Amino acid sequence: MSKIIWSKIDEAPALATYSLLPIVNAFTKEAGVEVVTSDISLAGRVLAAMGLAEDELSKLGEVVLQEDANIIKLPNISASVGQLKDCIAELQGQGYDIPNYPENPANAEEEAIQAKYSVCLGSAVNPVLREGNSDRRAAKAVKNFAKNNPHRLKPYAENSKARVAHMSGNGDFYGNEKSVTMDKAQKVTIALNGKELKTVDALEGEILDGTFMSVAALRDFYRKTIDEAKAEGLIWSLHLKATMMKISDPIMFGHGFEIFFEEVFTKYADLFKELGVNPNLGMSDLEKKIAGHAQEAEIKAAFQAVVEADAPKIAMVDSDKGTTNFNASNDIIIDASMPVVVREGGKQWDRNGDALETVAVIPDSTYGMFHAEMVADCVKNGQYDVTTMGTMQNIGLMAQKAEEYGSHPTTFELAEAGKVTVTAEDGTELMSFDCEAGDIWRMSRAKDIPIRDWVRLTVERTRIEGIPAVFWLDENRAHDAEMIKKVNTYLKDHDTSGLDIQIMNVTDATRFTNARIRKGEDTIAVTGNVLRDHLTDMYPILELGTSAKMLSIVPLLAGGGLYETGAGGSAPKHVDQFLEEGHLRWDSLGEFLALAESLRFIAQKHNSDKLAAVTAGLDAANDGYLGNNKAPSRKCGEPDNKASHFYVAQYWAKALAESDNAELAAKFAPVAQALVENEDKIMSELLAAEGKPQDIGGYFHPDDAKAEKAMRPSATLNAIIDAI
Ligand SMILES: NC(=O)C1=CN([C@@H]2O[C@H](COP(=O)(O)OP(=O)(O)OC[C@H]3O[C@@H](n4cnc5c(N)ncnc54)[C@H](OP(=O)(O)O)[C@@H]3O)[C@@H](O)[C@H]2O)C=CC1
Ligand SMILES: O=C(O)CCC(=O)C(=O)O
Ligand SMILES: [Mg+2]
Repeated sequence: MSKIIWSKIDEAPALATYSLLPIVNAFTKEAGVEVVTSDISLAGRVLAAMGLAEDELSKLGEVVLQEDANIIKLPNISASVGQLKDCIAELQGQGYDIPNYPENPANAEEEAIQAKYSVCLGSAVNPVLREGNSDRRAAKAVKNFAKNNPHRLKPYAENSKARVAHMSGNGDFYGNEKSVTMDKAQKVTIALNGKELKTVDALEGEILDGTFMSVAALRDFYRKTIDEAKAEGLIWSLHLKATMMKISDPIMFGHGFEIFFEEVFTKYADLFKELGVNPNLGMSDLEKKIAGHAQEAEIKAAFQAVVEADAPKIAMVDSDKGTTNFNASNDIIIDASMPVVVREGGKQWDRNGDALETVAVIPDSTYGMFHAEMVADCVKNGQYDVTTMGTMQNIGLMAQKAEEYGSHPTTFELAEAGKVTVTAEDGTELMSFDCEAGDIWRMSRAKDIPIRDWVRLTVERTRIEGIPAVFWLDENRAHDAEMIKKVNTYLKDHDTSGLDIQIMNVTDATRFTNARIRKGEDTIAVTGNVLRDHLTDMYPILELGTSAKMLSIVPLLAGGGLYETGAGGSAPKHVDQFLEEGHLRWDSLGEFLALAESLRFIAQKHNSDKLAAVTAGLDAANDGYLGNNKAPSRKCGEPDNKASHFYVAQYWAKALAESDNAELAAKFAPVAQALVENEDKIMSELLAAEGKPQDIGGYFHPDDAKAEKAMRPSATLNAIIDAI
């Protein structure tokens, strides 16, 4: 039996799994493939951190280094402190004897507890599993479906004032960056004023970048954008990635929050200190800290006064619930939020739920430049046309914690002013930086083997697709200048004859890609890790309506495969709706597509005709699913996620019944017949389960039996599937 590991995760895709996995296993076992789960949910990781469950994530971290790894990774929660605390409380309520999360540890014991829990915070899963580079694109059938069934993109107003504000390159990560390529493997020490901050083992050929965000420059930039937004009547919105950049970006968020409400933070500085207010955790945490205090009402009124008088309007992350852009750092996720700005005609929502033109504030110009050009392009040329637009495919450098996304252990909020040095063991000073107290200094790393593989994958994909590929590299950025040297060297290892492979800076690459997209032409964007993340939500959200419909393949360096289900997240809103009314609007298309790729990989590796036939059957089912538009409806009382799984099962069985493989045809003919004949009965059983609240025994840690019951309400369907 070959094995596919299917990650057990959180929220909507986890609920969908209860219905989908029994179907998947029933079909794949016929071709010798068993699909097993591995629990990397937030609750699972919390219990593992406290020694109450197996550490499945670490085990998977070993599996991805093996040649036969085959993992389907669904999106999981990248937890904020608030989500972590809620999860802990739920587990305690279920009887697990685990301690509270000590936010401000008061002694060594609490510090140890905090350290144990901290491995569950932020983006803790993806960096462990991503031992390969990223190949994200829309399957042709999915792209064509979107063109024929366009979602709505809002037009831009004439003379729209929407724009992106980023720092000018002075004082930000872009402007301060220095970069070296290691000529030999050796230890490298980062020190502040001669005191060691961290020592790491650098590899030969590895690119090391040092840089910092000047906090004085950042605060000035925030002040300037706030004034400008007010003067121009634009809504002020902040876009960062505090989940993934879990050390630097919450701090940058905190400065934004403090500057926006500068008078309030100044006036109550002493009290906030006493109460342990941490601006990096946002308004939701501040409200908890002041709750019950004698000055609570007065402080709330002071915040309100700023909103009503001196400040521009603030973007809301959820205007229905009244949560602003400052609610919690993890609520603002740039890869998800900027596509919404572009999609909505350059607008964000204010507290009344009105969409208004925004100045999207993205401090660091490294990535701000991409978003600035996206918005400027739409302001100049108008909204995209979903029915005709071309596609962006991405080849992203990601393996071995490449670049900024692996920089957490080497990011520091400097405790004092002075010189940060990066010195090799042989005594060579590689880089040095003059910084102020509070500046955010970081070192990022990109190892040589992943870079070679990224270039290889680019050539392979460009050859297959026959479309231009552009490396998004900026010779004026220190890191990219080192990278360009490597790319030019490693391209020579391949036959690139007849291929159109170019190198362009971020602004030019965005213009080039977008001009082609507007003409209906396709382009491969070859980017580093952060642009990978931003581009693979931006373009799919415009092209397909959601990035969850993308193929997201990670060919692992060791030879195995990791199939991520889209770039979308875990859709918490969908769970709320399911709990209230039994209707799950999550679309599992990403899972269907990932499964097909995962099966194809095994079929090719083991030369299995039978599995190839099962895979071809799933391809046909996926086409049928798209062609007949069986995606879940958003509304209760209409077919939802469960019904969509039923249709995929029916189409899959029908395809296998007609397969050239006689064994499969014989096995699945009666299944197909039963699924067709009982369609009305099954649909009515599924719909009868909607319209009522569901009890699944927990949000973060549901009761498997209850959740399975809620997600498999059709006795007729279950009997057919379970009998296969
Ligand atoms: N790879 C990973 O593991 C990732 C994890 N995350 C995590 O996910 C959580 C939620 O993030 P959030 O930013 O809200 O993003 P989500 O992608 O979960 O949701 C954004 C919206 O996109 C739509 N959507 C996304 N996926 C689907 C789907 N399969 N079917 C139908 N609609 C879909 C939904 O729109 P509508 O509500 O209109 O139906 C949804 O509300 C966070 O904890 C975040 O850290 C985020 C990104 C990636
Ligand atoms: O790991 C995370 O927190 C998010 C990952 C993500 O956004 C992506 O890979 O597109
Ligand atoms: Mg993303």
